Order: sequence, then structure tokens, then C-alpha cells
Amino acid sequence: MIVTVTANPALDLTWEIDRIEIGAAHRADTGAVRAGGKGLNVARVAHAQGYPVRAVTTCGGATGAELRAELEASGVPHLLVPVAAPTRRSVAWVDRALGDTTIVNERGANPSADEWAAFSDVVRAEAAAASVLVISGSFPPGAPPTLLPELITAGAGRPVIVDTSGPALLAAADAGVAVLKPNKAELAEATGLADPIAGARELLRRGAGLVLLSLGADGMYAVTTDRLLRACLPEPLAGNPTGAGDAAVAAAATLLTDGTSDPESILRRATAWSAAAVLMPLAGEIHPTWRDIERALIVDTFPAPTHHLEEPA
Ligand SMILES: O=P(O)(O)OC[C@@]1(O)O[C@H](CO)[C@@H](O)[C@@H]1O
Repeated sequence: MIVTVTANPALDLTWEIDRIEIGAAHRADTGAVRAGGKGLNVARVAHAQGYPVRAVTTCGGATGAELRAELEASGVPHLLVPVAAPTRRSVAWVDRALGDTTIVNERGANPSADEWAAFSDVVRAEAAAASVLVISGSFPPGAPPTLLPELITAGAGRPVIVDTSGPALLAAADAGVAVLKPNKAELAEATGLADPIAGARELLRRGAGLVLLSLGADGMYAVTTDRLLRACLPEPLAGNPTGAGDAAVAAAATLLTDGTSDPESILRRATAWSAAAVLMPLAGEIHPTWRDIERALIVDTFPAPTHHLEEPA
């Protein structure tokens, strides 16, 4: 069973707008409301592909009640830890004309120390039965710095995948997790290194096993201490990229659950699921044609051990 952990869930609100103009008023059809947050999206994708999952997250206030109701309706197995602070919202505006999406994530309110302790206890209990533990998304400002290491330790003895940003990304590398999935900006911000390959190497040096580095429309790298691979599509796909990274994490989690840890297999499925997510209107779903997308991928292998500072051309 894949256990996903989302410390900062969000009620995701998505509106499609014909053309967004900064400073103008817009009209839209009724927007979509979904239980979101990166780990919930990972669980949705893996569940839809037939894998047993359990999504662990918090929920509070009226937004939390909506999140709970939507999650229950979705059929994705979950475990919600009640907290007093209301669940945050995340707003996405999809510009139909540009095929572009603008997102505003509320930072989220911080649960109390007792609520975090209860959350950690639940994660520890669930992780004991997990094939893979996935810890995804941001942490609300003020969350204890010990929380992420505690959650990672809960997954001891099985692969742990972390998809987060900021100092938490370095903390996860230091804890020696199996897979990290930053994008270019997150990697540069956390490591202070402009060259993404050098940034990925820094995470490996700190202890990560595999860095899946997403490059948006340019595809994805898989970097280990002895391999450097890049996968991309012949043509980038237009759509809503919200949740594309979560689909990549779901791909890695499902393969690790199947006992496949080969970086090339993980890179191929991660890139294909990520692209297939772009073709869907909402996060947490992948297009059924993902196998065709995977077959069309272009995969390059670079001589990793001699390559230190420059990004491959
Ligand atoms: O603030 P975070 O946790 O980094 O991102 C939150 C979020 O934007 O990410 C998902 C898409 O990946 C959305 O479902 C969600 O609301």
C-alpha cells in the first residue's frame, strides 16, 4: 500500500477563463472544487491506476469539511486528522487562450503542537504497513522543523519519496530519502546553485538516492550518483500543468511498490504520467493514453560521472 502524507492540504478551486487580463474583471462558469494538496493528488493518481493507497492529511474548519466531503465522494481511501485551524485554499485560473495556469496557494495555518503530535502518530501507524511512503507538499509557516525528519523516520525500512520545497528539501536529502522530486526553481532556491545538475548532485551528496528533476515542458532528468538521464516528448503538450509533478511522484511510488527501482523505468513513467496529467483539466488525474505518451518519449543518457557543472546541451 502506498501511504501519502500531506501536512498542508488545500481545498483546490479551479476556474477556466477565456482570456486572463491583469487588472480586469472576468466572468467564469462555476469552478471546480477538489480536495487537493500534493499528497492527495498522488494518492488519486495511484488509486485510479489500481494501486492500494491511503492518503493521510489534516482537515479543519468549513474548508476542511468541504475537503472531507469531496474526498469521501472520490473513493480514495484516506485518514483525516482533525485540527482546529481551517484548511487553506489554493486557487487556479486556467487561461483557455494561452493554455496557461496561474496558481495562488494560501500559506496555510499551523496546527498546534498536540495536533502535530497526533498527526505524526497516525503517519507512524500507517507507514508500518506501507510499501512506499510519500511525503508531498509545503508545510504551513511555523510547522516544527522536527516534523519532516519525524515523518521520514516513520517510513524507515521502505522507500520514502519527498516532494517539497525550501529548507525542507535539504532536510529530506540529509535524511537519505530514496527519491526527491524538485523542479528547477525549487532546486535552485534550496541549494543556491543555478545549474540544476549541480543542484541535483548536491542533494545526492547530502544523501538522496535519486533526484527526479522536473523541467516543465522540457521533460525531466533522473540523476543518481552514477547515472544521468533525460526524457522529453517530441512536442510539448498544452493543458493544465497543475498536478503534473504529483503524477510524476505517483509514477515513482507505483514502480517502487512493484519492486522496480531502475532510474530509467522511473524516469519514463514519471515523464509520461506528468505529461498525461497536463492533458486533464484538474490535478490528480492522468489521461488514459499515457502508454502512448511513454512510447513516444525521447530518452538521452549522459556520461554522468564525468559531468559535474554544466547542464547537458
Ligand atoms: O503549497 P504546496 O503544498 O506546494 O502546493 C499546493 C498545491 O498547489 O499543489 C497541488 C498541485 O501540485 C495542488 O493540489 C495544491 O493545492
